[in-house]
Amino acid sequence: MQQTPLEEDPAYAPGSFLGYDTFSTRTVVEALLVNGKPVLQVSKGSEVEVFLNRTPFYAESGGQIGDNGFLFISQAGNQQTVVIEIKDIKKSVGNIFVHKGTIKKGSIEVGGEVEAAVDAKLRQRAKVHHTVTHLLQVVLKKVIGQETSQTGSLVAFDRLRFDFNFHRPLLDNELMEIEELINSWIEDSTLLQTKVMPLTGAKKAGAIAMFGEKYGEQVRVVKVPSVSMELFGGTHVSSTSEIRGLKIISKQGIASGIRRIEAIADNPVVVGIACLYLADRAKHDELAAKWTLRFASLLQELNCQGSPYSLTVPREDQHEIPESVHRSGQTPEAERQIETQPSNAMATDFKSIPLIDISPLLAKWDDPNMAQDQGITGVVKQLDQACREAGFFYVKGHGIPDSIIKEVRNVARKFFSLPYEEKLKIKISPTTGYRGYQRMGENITKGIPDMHEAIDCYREVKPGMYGTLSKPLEGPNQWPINPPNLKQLMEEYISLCTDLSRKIMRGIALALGASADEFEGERAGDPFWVFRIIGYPVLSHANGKDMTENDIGCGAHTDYGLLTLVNQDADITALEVRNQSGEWISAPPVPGTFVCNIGDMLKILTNGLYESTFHRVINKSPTYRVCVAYFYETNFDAAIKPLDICIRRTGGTKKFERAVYGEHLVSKVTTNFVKEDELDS
Ligand SMILES: N=C(N)NCCCC[C@H](N)C(=O)O
Ligand SMILES: O=C(O)CCC(=O)C(=O)O
Ligand SMILES: [Fe+2]
Repeated sequence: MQQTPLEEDPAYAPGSFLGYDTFSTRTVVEALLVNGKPVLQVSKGSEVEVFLNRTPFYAESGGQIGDNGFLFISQAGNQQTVVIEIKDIKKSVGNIFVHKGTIKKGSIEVGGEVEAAVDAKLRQRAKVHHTVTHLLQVVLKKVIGQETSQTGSLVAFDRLRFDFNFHRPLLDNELMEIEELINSWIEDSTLLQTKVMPLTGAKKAGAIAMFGEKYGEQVRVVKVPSVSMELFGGTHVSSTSEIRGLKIISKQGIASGIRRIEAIADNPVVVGIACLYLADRAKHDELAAKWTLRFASLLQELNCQGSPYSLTVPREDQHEIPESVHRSGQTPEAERQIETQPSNAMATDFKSIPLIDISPLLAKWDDPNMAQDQGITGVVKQLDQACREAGFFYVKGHGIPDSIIKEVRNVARKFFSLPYEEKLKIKISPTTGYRGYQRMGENITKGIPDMHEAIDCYREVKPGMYGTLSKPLEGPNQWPINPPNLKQLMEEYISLCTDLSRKIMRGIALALGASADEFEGERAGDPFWVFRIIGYPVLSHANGKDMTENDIGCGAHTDYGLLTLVNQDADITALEVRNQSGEWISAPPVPGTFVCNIGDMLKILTNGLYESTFHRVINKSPTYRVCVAYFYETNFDAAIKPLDICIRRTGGTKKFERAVYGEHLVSKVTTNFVKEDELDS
């Protein structure tokens, strides 16, 4: 086994570092220094060193730069009355974290409570560069020989530096091989396994101490399965896909026998250059195609983000708190606001959507001892992580035959290709219980017409079934006569989806720490469902450049119920999911999978532990796209409120008021369409 440096884990240093799982926290100012002298209060304009009783900030160590971020105090309405910009975190004597910053607004005092919030975007880049230094250590040994090893490193937001001993400069083909190997691991989206273990155990397993620092009793080790058995500490990405790509930007000798390389990761522009370079020098066509494709998808990513990717940290004069700074511990007033308007505060800045093989769950979904089953526990862990971090995941091993999934899309495509008059025979309206065909632009999201056509279906609602509440949705589904097998196929498909969703929800119940049937009975024992067959036209602005809001297939929205199963067209990337810093992350089709996402009811039930993530659809491809979305919901008349177990898991405070699912659905459905008179024109 190869040996790798083991860094000290700040989680076990005094000063309570919370930053592995938490990016923001309320905390208390324990001491303040100005020009090295203790003071009780500091106001606007001063440079200050702040000591806190606990902190989410990572302090410079093991070569990784300290976090940037803010300390602040908010008032009602989320107005900041005090803002301190933190640019440097050091560890002082006794491992105490010193937060160095400038007071941009207001004043702070010793004993006062502040919110400490890390700039998650910058932390992400540091994390990525940190993981890359460890991958470099492994790769260098592979490419130039076991005798080389790391002599130092610097992990910054914009780049990394890696020093190692070797007797001669690296050759071009060696540099390329290094980039090739690391970029391939990134492509593989390998999940890193993090484990806390005793220092002695870690050393036995092959980790060695390096930077001459002291270690706690317990250390945190990370392993990249199948890539290496390396063990390492510090903050790291959870999947190699977060690195997105690597480009070495310089090499030099810095002392006799010591060489240095510098590299950049996680920046689409730089990664694009790396891909072109690799494609150009690829040994065979297949490899060249792989890197060319990767380059194409990066270009697409840059186009849709619309924001220039900056390599620099925030400007000197910037003192607004950027969106990428986490602010979880809101004032009670701000918290109340979250209840009324959907928050977009995802737990993380995920860069890709995890894929989960749920076959172990399906094999034993009603086994009374399922919670103890190893296979199921593995799935449940992945579900929990995916729901907390992204609110989106792919499932494979779901048991629905691929032939049915494909046929459903083919039949949908056939329907949309019929003449407009034919489709209008099952026209949607308030008098059809909002069931049936809607033309392009008839569905609206946040006031803007969506560029899709669709057939909407709902579980049957008999007259008076839920009193006046369900009245707007009463009526039979409107199935087209053409294609003739559509109705039967879709009804069969809906029943498979209902069955599958119920089983996934049992896994999610376990993930929450509840019993597997938490979502049965009054909550979702008699689940309502919504079903949409959707078609997205080809954009008029085919170059995707002069896009207007009229080119959005479906505007940013959250789904309404518990769990959505999306069966999307092959080969077209159009669905995008919004992460915590507001970036749109593509959810490309993965053959044989469903894309699953969390709806508003599950967000309420979990007290926000799982987010109903915003997503949108933009079909920039030159072909018509179909999508068949199945929505698994609670009972129609279920009153939904946060589960006690979830309130405990989210800090003890209830964040959402009770909501009745049927009311939520009806309020959405009745406002989702352009008005009747505009419609007929
Ligand atoms: N049943 C569900 N989730 N349908 C999703 C439709 C999303 C768009 C809709 N106009 C909206 O604004 O919600
Ligand atoms: O077309 C897609 O991929 C997703 C559609 C969607 O989000 C919805 O209908 O709620
Ligand atoms: Fe959706």
